Amino acid sequence: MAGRGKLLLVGCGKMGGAMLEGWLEQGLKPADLAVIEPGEASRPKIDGAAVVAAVDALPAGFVPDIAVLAVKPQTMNDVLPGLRRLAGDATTFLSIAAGKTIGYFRAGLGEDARIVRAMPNTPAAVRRGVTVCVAGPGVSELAKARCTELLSAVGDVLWTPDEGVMDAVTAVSGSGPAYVFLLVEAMAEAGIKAGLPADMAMTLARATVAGSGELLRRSSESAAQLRVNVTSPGGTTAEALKILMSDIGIQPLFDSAIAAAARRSKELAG
Ligand SMILES: NC(=O)C1=CN([C@@H]2O[C@H](COP(=O)(O)OP(=O)(O)OC[C@H]3O[C@@H](n4cnc5c(N)ncnc54)[C@H](O)[C@@H]3O)[C@@H](O)[C@H]2O)C=CC1
Ligand SMILES: O=C(O)[C@@H]1CCC=N1
Repeated sequence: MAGRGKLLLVGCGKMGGAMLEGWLEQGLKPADLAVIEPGEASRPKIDGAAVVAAVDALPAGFVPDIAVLAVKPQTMNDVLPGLRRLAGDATTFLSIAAGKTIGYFRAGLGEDARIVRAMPNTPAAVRRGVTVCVAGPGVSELAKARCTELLSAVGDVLWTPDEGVMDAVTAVSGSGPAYVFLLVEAMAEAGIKAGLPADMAMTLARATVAGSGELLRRSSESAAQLRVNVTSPGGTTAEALKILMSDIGIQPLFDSAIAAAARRSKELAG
C-alpha cells in the first residue's frame, strides 16, 4: 500500500467510503490519492489528497495506476465519458458495480481499456469483507497484484477466470450481509412473540449472529458440523430445525431469493 502508484476513487458512498477507510488505515499516502465525489456530505476530508466534486477538477497530470469505480450501476453511464482520457496505458479500472460487465466498460471507455470487475461486500467497513475479482483482457499481473493489495486491505480476495459467476457472487456475498441482518431482525421479532422484552430480544439476536459468525470464522469445522454441535438429540434446537429445514423452510426461500438477486444483477448489465 505504501505508495506504489496513484489511486483514484470515483464515488465515495457506502462501499467506496468503507474501502477508503481501509486503505488509509493500511498506510495509503494521501498524496497518492484522488477522490471524485459530487455529494458534499460524502466527500471525505483528507489533508494532502485531491478530493474533488467532478472529474474535470482532478489535478492536471494526476494519472492513477488504479481507478476504482464505486458509483451506482445506474449512474455509471454518466461517469465513463469523463474517465475516457485515463484509459491509456497507465490506468487499470477496478469496478465494484453490480451487474456491469467488462464488455460494458470496454464499450464505454475504449476497447483497449483494462478492466477488473470485482464484487466486495459491506463487512469491508470492519476489514472482514470478501471480494471476488475477474480481470478483462490486457490486465497485467502487476495491476492484478495491486488490486489484490487494495481489496485485501478490507478483507479476503478471490480471483475467478470466469466472469459468468459474477451475478451469483453478487447474489451470495455482495447482497449477503442484508440477508444476515434480516435474520437478526426476524429472530428478534420472533423472540418478542415468544415473550421477550424488545431490547433483550434484539440484544440476544445480534450477539448470537455476531458470535456465531466469529465461531464460524475461527473454527475449522464445517457450518453443518457447527450446527450439529448445537443440536442435542431430542432437544430444543432439533424442534426448530424441523421447521427451518423442511420443504417450506429456509433452503427453498434462499434458492428463490438468490436466484432473484442474480437475475437483477444480469438486468443491471446494460
Ligand atoms: N452497498 C453494498 O453493499 C455494495 C455495493 N456495491 C456496488 O458499489 C457501488 C456503490 O454502491 P454504494 O456505495 O452502496 O452506493 P452509494 O449511493 O452509497 O455511493 C455511490 C456514491 O457515488 C457518488 N456519485 C454519484 N455520481 C457520481 C459521479 N458522477 N462521480 C463520482 N461519484 C458519484 C454518490 O454521490 C455516492 O456517494 C454500486 O455500483 C454497487 O452495486 C458492491 C458491493 C456491495
Ligand atoms: O443491492 C445492490 O445492488 C448492491 C450490490 C450488492 C450489494 N448491494
